[in-house]
Amino acid sequence: MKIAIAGAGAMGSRFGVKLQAAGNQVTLIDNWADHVAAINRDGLIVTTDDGTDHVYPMTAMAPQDVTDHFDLVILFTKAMQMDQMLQDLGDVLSNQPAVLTLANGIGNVETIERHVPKAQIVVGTTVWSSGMTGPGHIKVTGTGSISLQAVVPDAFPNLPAVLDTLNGAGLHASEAANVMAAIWKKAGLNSVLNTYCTLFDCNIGEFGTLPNWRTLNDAVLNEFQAVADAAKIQFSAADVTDLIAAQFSPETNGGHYPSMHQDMANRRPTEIDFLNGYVAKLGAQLNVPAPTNAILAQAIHAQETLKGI
Ligand SMILES: NC(=O)C1=CN([C@@H]2O[C@H](COP(=O)(O)OP(=O)(O)OC[C@H]3O[C@@H](n4cnc5c(N)ncnc54)[C@H](OP(=O)(O)O)[C@@H]3O)[C@@H](O)[C@H]2O)C=CC1
Ligand SMILES: CC(C)(CO)C(=O)C(=O)O
Repeated sequence: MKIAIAGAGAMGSRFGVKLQAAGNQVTLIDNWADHVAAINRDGLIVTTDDGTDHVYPMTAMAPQDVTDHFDLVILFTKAMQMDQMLQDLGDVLSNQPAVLTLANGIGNVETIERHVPKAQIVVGTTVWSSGMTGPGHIKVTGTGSISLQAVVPDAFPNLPAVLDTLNGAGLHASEAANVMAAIWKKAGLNSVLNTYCTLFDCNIGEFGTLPNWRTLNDAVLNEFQAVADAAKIQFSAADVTDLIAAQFSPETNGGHYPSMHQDMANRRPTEIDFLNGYVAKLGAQLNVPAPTNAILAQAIHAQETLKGI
């Protein structure tokens, strides 16, 4: 398949390498000029769990330089960069490619729908992980999986081909029964792990060693449950808690510093308003108080302010 990865940061680069290694024609698209230049000059450098560096020759471009068309565009920007990336892609979207996003946060479908007909959109979630260590260089740990669904399943006959392509690259993808439930499940996980690991400056394994991690977890997820119930979105705080506990081991994501922690360390805006902040806001609209999520969103914004972000 001919694939563009639009937003080739930590995750886009990890996915790009795996998809290219499986025989797909992959173009990495990113606005970070130093990153694009480093990849084209030196290849993409991937440091694996054992500390070994692997170099992958890849093609990278700024969005405005792309003239090609693709079968599949994978959007892997941060939630708040997605609208700009879709504008920048312009003509790249004109041949009606499938557009897939696995970005974290609630509300991404609404953003994509402003630029792409619903019938072309596939959304989902992933617990694969990755981190940027510098331009053209990522560090990857553990393994992961993907859960996805077409926004209008009847209008998107190519889902099996997309799943085959992802699975051919070893990305462990499966179709979600209810993608909104999958997005809320992942947002619940991120609103616990990403937010607390950022505030406590720890990785996921370290969070899991805290004697009170369940208390901290439940304070966030019980509010998610109440807001989801009021919004008629399928959600199980118990299932999300199980998924969170499954991330603690080194084989999954124990050694990983969540993407929000990476953003804070790199002095870049976080996705907090698409996670705890989104649920606090929706709760306020629905008259379902979510004070823990509201204060956690405030705490992350306070940390951003102190860091000059
Ligand atoms: N990292 C992870 O482990 C996981 C991330 N996700 C989600 O995937 C999506 C993409 O995340 P992720 O790959 O982590 O995002 P990154 O922050 O690594 O990359 C996103 C974009 O940020 C810019 N950028 C990143 N680092 C720098 C830097 N140091 N200097 C300048 N620009 C930089 C680049 O674009 P530009 O220059 O245009 O700003 C890049 O395309 C998010 O929604 C995230 O929550 C989901 C699962 C795991
Ligand atoms: C890998 C994982 C699941 C950790 O919370 C993630 O989504 C992130 O880092 O943003």
